[in-house]
Amino acid sequence: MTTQQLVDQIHKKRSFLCIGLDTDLDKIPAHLKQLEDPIFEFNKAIIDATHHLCVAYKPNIAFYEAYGLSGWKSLEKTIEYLNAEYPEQFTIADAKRGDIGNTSTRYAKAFFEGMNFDSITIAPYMGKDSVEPFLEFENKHTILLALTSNKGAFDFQTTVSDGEELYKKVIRISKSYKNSENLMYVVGATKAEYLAKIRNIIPNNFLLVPGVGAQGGSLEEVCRYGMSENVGLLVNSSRGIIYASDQADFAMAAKNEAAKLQSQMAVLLESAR
Ligand SMILES: O=C(O)c1cc(=O)[nH]c(=O)n1[C@@H]1O[C@H](COP(=O)(O)O)[C@@H](O)[C@H]1O
Repeated sequence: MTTQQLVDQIHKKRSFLCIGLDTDLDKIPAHLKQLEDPIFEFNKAIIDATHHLCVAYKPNIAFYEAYGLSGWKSLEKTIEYLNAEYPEQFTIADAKRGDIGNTSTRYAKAFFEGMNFDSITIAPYMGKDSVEPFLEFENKHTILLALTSNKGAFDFQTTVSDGEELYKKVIRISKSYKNSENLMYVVGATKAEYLAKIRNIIPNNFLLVPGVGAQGGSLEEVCRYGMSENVGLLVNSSRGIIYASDQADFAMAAKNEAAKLQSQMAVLLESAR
């Protein structure tokens, strides 16, 4: 998917919501567990109930890897279902990969070609040659961890060397990578006050912003400091939406939570015009 197609979807749906599919067998309704593939059935029900309210889905790969081969199969079925039924959705493999060049190439093939995801999250720590293999793929997006939502973000990402905080250095230097127009960045909603500084370095790149809902980040603050001319934001909520209920009404409850965020987003988009 091109960035412009994503922007068009945001305006059409008046939403920049990304729903995180962090699907945990211990948290899904009991009645689904009798089915052959409970994880896929849960995801399918959530997607069918919420697709009109969001522009992106982000399966977190850890939740699938945790179940071995059957988890990978559930992931494959989920991405195939999204691509077949809702091809307008931007899909994010939240895999947080990155390795020496030839290994990164294999990761890129696995997620961009094998599973046909639109994007993948990548840790920047191993540098240019670990990121560039992902950037080679046309109309695929590499989402680099810049300033994450967790407490540990302060261990390294905000430390200063040569007068510059590390997360700023990651963003600034990554702009010089080959095909850097395919870069997006992760900035946690819990660090919204940093967004203005980040927008000084990258006025237009899309930001994936997790941390509203269960982690307590503020949607209003994210928009105040982070919204760009082309919106430039994908705000993710996982647990706050998909586990709104653990009963038979789980999909309806997820829809209601997604609808609350979408209606706030519609107002914020309108006031940004
Ligand atoms: O890359 C991510 O998506 C990510 C980066 C980050 O800084 N913080 C963060 O929470 N995430 C992911 O975003 C999701 C947040 O989930 P909830 O806290 O349940 O909304 C999880 O899948 C996290 O792994």
